[in-house]
Amino acid sequence: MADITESPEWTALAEHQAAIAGRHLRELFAEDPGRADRMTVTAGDLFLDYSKHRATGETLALLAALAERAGLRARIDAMFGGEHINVSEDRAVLHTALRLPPGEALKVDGQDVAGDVHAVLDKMADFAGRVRSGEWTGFTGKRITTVVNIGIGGSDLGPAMAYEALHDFADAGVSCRFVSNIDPADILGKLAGLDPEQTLFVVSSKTFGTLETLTNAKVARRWLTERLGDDAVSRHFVAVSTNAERVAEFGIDTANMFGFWDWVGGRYSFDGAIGLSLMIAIGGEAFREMLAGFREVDEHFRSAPFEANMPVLMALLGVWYTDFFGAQTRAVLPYSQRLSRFPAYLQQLTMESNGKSVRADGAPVIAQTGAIFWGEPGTNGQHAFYQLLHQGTRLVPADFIGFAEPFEDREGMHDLLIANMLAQTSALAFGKTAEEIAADGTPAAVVPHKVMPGNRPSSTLLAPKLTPKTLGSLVALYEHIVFVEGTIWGIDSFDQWGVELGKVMAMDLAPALTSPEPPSEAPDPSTGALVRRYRELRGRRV
Ligand SMILES: O=P(O)(O)OC[C@H]1O[C@H](O)[C@H](O)[C@@H](O)[C@@H]1O
Repeated sequence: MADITESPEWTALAEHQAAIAGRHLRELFAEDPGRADRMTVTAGDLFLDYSKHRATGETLALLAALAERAGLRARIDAMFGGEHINVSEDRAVLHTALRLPPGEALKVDGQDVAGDVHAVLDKMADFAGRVRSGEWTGFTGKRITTVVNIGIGGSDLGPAMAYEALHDFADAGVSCRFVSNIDPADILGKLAGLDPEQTLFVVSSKTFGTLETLTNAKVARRWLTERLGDDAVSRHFVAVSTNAERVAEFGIDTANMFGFWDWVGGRYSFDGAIGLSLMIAIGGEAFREMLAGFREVDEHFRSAPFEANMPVLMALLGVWYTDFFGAQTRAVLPYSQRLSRFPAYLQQLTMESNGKSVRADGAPVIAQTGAIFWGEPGTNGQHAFYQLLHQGTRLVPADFIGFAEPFEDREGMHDLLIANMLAQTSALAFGKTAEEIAADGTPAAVVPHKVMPGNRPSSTLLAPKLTPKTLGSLVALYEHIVFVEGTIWGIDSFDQWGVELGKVMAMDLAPALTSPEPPSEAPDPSTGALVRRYRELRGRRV
């Protein structure tokens, strides 16, 4: 298979970049003020302004041609149709089936995917309803007031992010906590102050073989049984997994297990059973509204022409900066405190998916792949790292995300929040010239320090309000951005082999830290020396 970088479309983009790189957004807007209205797109409740990008109509046409060259249209159909596009694991990639509308059929590999999805959703809604109403009680008959989700990676970041985003919608007196790290400080901190009689643990793990999750679940089980006895486990532990055998081995009744399938990647899973803790907090109805939000963007993604397709446009602009401008990172800047975990969630979604250096066919990639995603909610970031965004030497394309309506407001704070967001996008794009700064009366020696170069690109996403539905749309948007970028680069965005070696090595290394005998072997001299230092610090023989 020829590499995408060898295509005429790639060459055309490289030539176009050389022609446009020296042009300032000030010029692009001066020549074409209409771009502010034209370079926008709507998908469901999401509105995107992409006019502040270093791109013209020609850029977008060339990028769309690149998408055609990469076979994007056929790849979209292949994903939605359940083809095994996760080639290294020989699996379908069907997270979009988790939000199929009721009544729509989908059979894949002889399996009634749609039926299975709705059966699990119904079981979740039934269970969530019973916990919320108080019908499902703890062992001593008291109602559940706290759900502790124990999981890591995709079994944590999605529900944790979404709970943080939507906890204003938690209307049944049940709150959630999330435990993930193998650091004992995590679970001990989260258990502190909890009443075991009113606590429900949701052990979430696709494989049910993950060290962190199983260890934390054991600690939680001991915490519970020491207080309420062994018989309490079945009322206080439920599981979310694809692996019933291991769930049973752990001692959780599989009647209280909520399933999913190997065709849902961990980082694409919180709109299914992995979202159980969220569903208990916000209720089945709100959860289904979230699914409707996902679905709206799915439908838009499937049907809109590339030039009016929000995920496609955002992905292509990502490729534009990564591969043609050498940008290494992408900032995600939600002007919403409730989205404080969104950048962390996106880090797994984007970087575990597209942080690859071989193509799906095993050949090395030639293009640069996945950008480093990072961010903090505005306005906090403004008082920390925006200095570099405005005046640093690096190009950092940014996604700004804001909502028109707050859940609650005080003293006009929300308008100030959004004024800050809009001011930042404008300052980044248009900057302030030396002449303008001098005209303000700035001493000549200080002028260069105050120059704001501008020409720093950003997208602005605006939605009416952060609701279950808009959150679903936002997540689906980024899921599809990842997919489109992975398609252009020709990589498998759905495996994550790079995380395996470290896990195996940690287990090999653990005995060297703990054994009563001095350790004999280490994987390398540096690590061996660190093992000895650690043992010394712990008072163990070296
Ligand atoms: O859900 P689990 O099977 O416990 O997996 C949890 C996480 O661990 C793995 O190491 C992967 O890198 C993640 O993609 C996954 O989400």
